[in-house]
Amino acid sequence: MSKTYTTADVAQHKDESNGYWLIVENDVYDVSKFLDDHPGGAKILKRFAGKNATKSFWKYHNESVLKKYGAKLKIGEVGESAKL
Ligand code: HEM
Repeated sequence: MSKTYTTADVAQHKDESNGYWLIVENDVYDVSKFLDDHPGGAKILKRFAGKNATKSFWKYHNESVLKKYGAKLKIGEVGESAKL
């Protein structure tokens, strides 16, 4: 079942100890285990961890990326509008 998080919850996940989460549209993704598999590199995911990465995400990817990886990485949704 999908969980609801606040942007403040997401903001706490931006390092090794808490894991790396980010927001795309209204969904929350845990990319901790995806860092080394990301074709764009781990560094850029870490930079966006804890934040709303929607704008940058659409700059470099299209819907097919979410279709392929989304279900595997998605952990929930943001309950309020994401404005980080
Ligand atoms: C859920 C999060 C993400 C997933 C599942 C993901 C997945 C992918 C995949 C599959 C590619 C390969 C290209 C493609 O198939 O279109 C890619 C490339 C790339 N990603 Fe991500 N990505 C994510 C988040 C981000 C974020 C937040 C950024 C920040 C700007 C980013 C930056 C890039 C860049 C720059 C490339 C291009 C690499 C190149 O062409 O050399 N990605 N990503």
